[in-house]
Amino acid sequence: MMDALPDATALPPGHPPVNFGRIGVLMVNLGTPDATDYWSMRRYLKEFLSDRRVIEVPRAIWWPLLNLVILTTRPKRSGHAYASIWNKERNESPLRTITRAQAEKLAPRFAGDRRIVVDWAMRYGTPSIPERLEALQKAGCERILLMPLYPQYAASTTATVNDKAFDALKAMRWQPALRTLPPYHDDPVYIDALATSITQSLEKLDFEPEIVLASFHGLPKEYLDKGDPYHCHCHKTARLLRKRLGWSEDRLKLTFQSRFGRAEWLQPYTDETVEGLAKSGVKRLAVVSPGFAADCVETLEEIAMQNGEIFREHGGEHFAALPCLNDSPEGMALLEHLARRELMGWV
Ligand SMILES: C=CC1=C(C)c2cc3[nH]c(cc4nc(cc5[nH]c(cc1n2)c(C)c5CCC(=O)O)C(CCC(=O)O)=C4C)c(C)c3C=C
Ligand SMILES: [Fe+2]
Ligand SMILES: [Fe+2]
Repeated sequence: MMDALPDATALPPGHPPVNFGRIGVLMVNLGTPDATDYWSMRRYLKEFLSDRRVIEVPRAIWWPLLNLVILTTRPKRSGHAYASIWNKERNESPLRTITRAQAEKLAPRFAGDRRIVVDWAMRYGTPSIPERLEALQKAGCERILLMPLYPQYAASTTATVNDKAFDALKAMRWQPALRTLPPYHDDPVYIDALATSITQSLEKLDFEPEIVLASFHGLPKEYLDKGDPYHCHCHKTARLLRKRLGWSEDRLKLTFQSRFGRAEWLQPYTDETVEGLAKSGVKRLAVVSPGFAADCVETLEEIAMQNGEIFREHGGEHFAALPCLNDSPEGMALLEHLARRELMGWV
């Protein structure tokens, strides 16, 4: 299924042969386990948490901690979280389903240019970046646009996708040319897409939230101190979004979710904010996740389920997790815009 790339160079009968190199567009998201059982989860988490771009703790300390402690307990806990949101029909995680759908919907937007082949991969798990780069090359792609689907740059996300791709190229005698998509946290098309999506989602609710949280994935605070721009990118996105929606800082609050381990992460924390708001008498709350190109365990389980529960437990009444851009018309228009912009000069 994954191996067969569409033959973009197939010409109508009778058409003279055309000799042109193809151009691959490879969309990449974070990754996902193949199943929710202990060993599948362990394999996925081991690959993820062994990445030095993700965990910067010295190996001598991290290695025993990961192998003796984290990988004995975390697979079971995370497996439960994934099981609660699993796409049973396709037997895969929602992130994989949505990423595939995004690629399938992006391809026809380039149908006018027979050179372009759209594909997708995951940084951790399958389909892997080296596998899809090789498939694109075999399909005749001499140029490849790599699209890490992270609006805000972090070394733990954007850079590790790029590293993985360049590592794969290192082993090739005849490399394709590679371009990478830069962060798009302040792109007006992205901000517009978010604003439209949020407005439409709020219209569908049967309540009007007093406050909307813009919850971004967290990062150890130390990474900010070392110079990672992620924190600034999140703040800029939130500021532009407020401006576009005409909302105040009190109406759209920025928070960071998905803490891992005991060290300090970027603040304010989403779960503590949700609890605090409920305790202070807020009854209607919505959460949007602008940093996620697709819904995943972090939005569907951690936000929609866990944080919804926290809110209600502490006195809140109405809670909604708004969908990510996913393969919505605005989401797809954004992906097309980003790809076209980066392909300039190649097409
Ligand atoms: C432990 C360190 C982690 C860092 C640093 C980190 C950064 C980071 N992650 C995302 C986006 C996603 N993370 C997802 C899942 C996930 N993240 C971590 C840990 C770190 N992330 C773990 C252990 C997991 C697995 C789930 C769990 O056990 O809690 C996902 C969802 C994947 C899915 O299949 O649904 C996304 C997306 C960003 C953007 C980021 C840095 C900014
Ligand atoms: Fe993460
Ligand atoms: Fe999480």
